[in-house]
Amino acid sequence: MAQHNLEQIDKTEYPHINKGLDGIVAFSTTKSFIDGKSGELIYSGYNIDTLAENATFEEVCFLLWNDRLPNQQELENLKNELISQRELPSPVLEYIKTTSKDAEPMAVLRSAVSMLADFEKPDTGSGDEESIHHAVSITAQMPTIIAAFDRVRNGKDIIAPKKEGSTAFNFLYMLNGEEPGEAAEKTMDLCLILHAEHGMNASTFTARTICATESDMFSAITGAIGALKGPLHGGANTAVMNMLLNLKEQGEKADPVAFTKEKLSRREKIMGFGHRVYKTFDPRAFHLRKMSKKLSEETGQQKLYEWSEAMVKTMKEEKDIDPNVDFFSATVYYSIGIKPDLYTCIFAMSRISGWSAHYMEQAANNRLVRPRALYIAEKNLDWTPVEDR
Ligand SMILES: CC(=O)SCCNC(=O)CCNC(=O)[C@H](O)C(C)(C)COP(=O)(O)OP(=O)(O)OC[C@H]1O[C@@H](n2cnc3c(N)ncnc32)[C@H](O)[C@@H]1OP(=O)(O)O
Ligand SMILES: O=C([O-])CC(=O)C(=O)O
Repeated sequence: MAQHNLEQIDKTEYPHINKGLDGIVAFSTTKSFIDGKSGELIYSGYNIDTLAENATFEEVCFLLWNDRLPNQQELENLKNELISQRELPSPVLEYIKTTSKDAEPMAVLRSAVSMLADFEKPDTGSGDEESIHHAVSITAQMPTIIAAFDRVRNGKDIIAPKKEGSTAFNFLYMLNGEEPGEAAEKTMDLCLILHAEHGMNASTFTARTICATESDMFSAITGAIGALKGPLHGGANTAVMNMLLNLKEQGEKADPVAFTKEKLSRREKIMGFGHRVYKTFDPRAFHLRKMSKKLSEETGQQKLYEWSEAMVKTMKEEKDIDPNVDFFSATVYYSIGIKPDLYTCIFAMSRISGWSAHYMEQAANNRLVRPRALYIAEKNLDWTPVEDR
């Protein structure tokens, strides 16, 4: 068996070995800063708490794409541009209508975003005018894809996007077929703000790596969606909700503390906890926790919130591990009636802003991303003819 334990390799001979690139800096960025010890998150100069309190998702998009806040006119222009790009090309709609109703929503989103490239002039990774146009159009079209697929798989008619309203408002309208109230729109908008950007996470790294080969933005975003889908990254929010719903099925017998301890004793991971960079409470989780508490009270789902808190306490006591962004977002989405397997799509619908911002930043200051792998097998073996093996 080959030796895969990189921790035991002689560091004097290979000084840069680091499994999972932990702590390695490969890019510089103006998009976000994370202090994993104190739990601080900044998007292009603004603390996440300031943005959560004051911004809209559209302002955050402008901020990430331009490294400054928009003035009134610029914000209106961006909102109008997003509204005007919401419709999907008819072959993409056709694909959504005809694909398997059992497909994973993230897989459909990934394929549909990839298809969008066929109807656009290719950008070349040079970060030109075409790139910002693509950033806007993909941001505008992702909510339409997600809502359309959810309606189709439930046997409902697709609702065309509105020619007004925010991204959050229009998404909930297309999903449910009725205009959301102010509170639901605000909740969705805040979730979009909180998920927009997070440094060199696995999906953004994927997007930058694809950009660095001078490939186009659609390829980079398609790859990023694939990376986000996994349960160790954005897919954790769906896994969290499934875990809480499993507990709910146990009725009176449900015991979140025993459940957590049992999983830990089997050395299994608890989804929605732990982070490569944060070694404390994820600052986004504070906002989501507050929303989760309020919404679960309003919707009579207090048990889900109480179980979540019991798990947070148990994880802290047993492992000293805190919740990440995916933990409380699950109950927030559940409380506003969204199906668990759409949660990661909503994450993507927000993170497109950060992915595209990083794409343009990489394109403007590019170098091919090409790390090394340590070869740990034998060399120059003698050839054995096939009949002798
Ligand atoms: C938006 C996002 O992507 S946020 C992250 C979403 N992902 C999840 O919630 C999935 C659950 N969490 C995890 O798997 C991890 O914490 C990750 C992938 C997020 C970070 O992983 P890494 O930085 O590689 O940490 P790693 O997996 O090595 O964990 C370090 C130690 O903490 C433990 N640990 C980390 N997270 C968890 C968890 N959620 N549950 C139980 N134990 C955990 C590991 O078992 C390991 O313990 P050990 O040293 O005794 O073996
Ligand atoms: O930064 C990470 O590794 C994961 C994360 O929290 C995110 O992408 O929002």
